[in-house]
Amino acid sequence: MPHKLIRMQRTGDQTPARRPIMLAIAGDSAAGKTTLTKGLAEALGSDRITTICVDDYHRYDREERKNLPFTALHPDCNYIEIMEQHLQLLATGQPILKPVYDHNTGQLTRPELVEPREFVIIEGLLPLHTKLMRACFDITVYLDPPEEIRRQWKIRRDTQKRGYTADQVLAELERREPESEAFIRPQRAFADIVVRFAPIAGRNDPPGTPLSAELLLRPTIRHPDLSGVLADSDQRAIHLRLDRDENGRPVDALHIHGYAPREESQVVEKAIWSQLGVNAGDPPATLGTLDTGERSEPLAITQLLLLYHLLDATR
Ligand SMILES: Nc1ncnc2c1ncn2[C@@H]1O[C@H](COP(=O)(O)OP(=O)(O)OP(=O)(O)O)[C@@H](O)[C@H]1O
Ligand SMILES: O=C(CO)[C@H](O)[C@H](O)COP(=O)(O)O
Repeated sequence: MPHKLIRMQRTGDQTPARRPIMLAIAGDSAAGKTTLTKGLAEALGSDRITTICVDDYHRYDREERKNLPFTALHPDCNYIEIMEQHLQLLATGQPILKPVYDHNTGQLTRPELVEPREFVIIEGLLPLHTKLMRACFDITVYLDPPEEIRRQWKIRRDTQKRGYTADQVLAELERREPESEAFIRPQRAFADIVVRFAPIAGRNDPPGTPLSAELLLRPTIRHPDLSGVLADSDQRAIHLRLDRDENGRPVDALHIHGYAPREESQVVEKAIWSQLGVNAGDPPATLGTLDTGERSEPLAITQLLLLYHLLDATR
């Protein structure tokens, strides 16, 4: 039962170094994992946080993958056992020699030494794939945008930054679909928080309205008491609703509205930031930043809630 062993090791006295707080951010390609991670890393500062993208554990480079009967989403296309070993080492405060995959060239390059800092974020396609991996995390997140939105994000990102044509991206998405269903989406069930950036159904907001966010706050971890924040806001920016999870169980769903006036969302951001007790003043301006240069208040509020969890886990 290796997953039990890692739990024992993390809670026992033998842990050689102070263990970091481990956050997993899982989801399909272009689901927004890097975007979410970047804001957290900037808010905490590079001296406090280590971030790793598990695309680095691809077993084959881009050229080799062209001739394989499976895609980068398949566990057989990734060094899953090495990922498990490395997660255990990081979770117990030890350094790793991490492989490196270069998205610019599609090649595997020289490995790099990574030391876990106070917080470690592991983001990627399969960080919650096995029981042993899941046992390494304090907080687990799954990004679950509607497929149509993820498709738009992937086409834009892969054509602008990874050298693909739109037709190549569409063909690859189709090829990946069965593996997405088999290996990526099942991880949703293991997340403490499921995040969905999407327009609010039935509202017909004008084009350009920032996406809203819905966060399922599962009772698998202790969530912040938002009663003060909710009471202070007039509920246009944010509200909590009792919903049903995929297994039919009741679950809290936090709705963060992209259509709310920016000033109202920022009242909520300030209230959550002041609850964190890290710093006087305003929340870091980098929260909510998209790579298009636009700002998303629902993204900023989501990042603040994850910051709450990271800091709370240290207490
Ligand atoms: N919350 C959001 N609101 C609007 N656009 C977003 C959001 N999150 C991500 N995007 C857009 O989607 C694109 C893909 O996001 P990102 O690179 O963060 O995905 P990813 O999950 O890290 O992808 P991959 O696993 O393929 O590296 C980005 O170019 C970004 O502009
Ligand atoms: O799903 C992905 C996660 O980023 C990538 O497509 C995968 O990592 C392979 O990279 P590339 O498409 O650059 O060859």
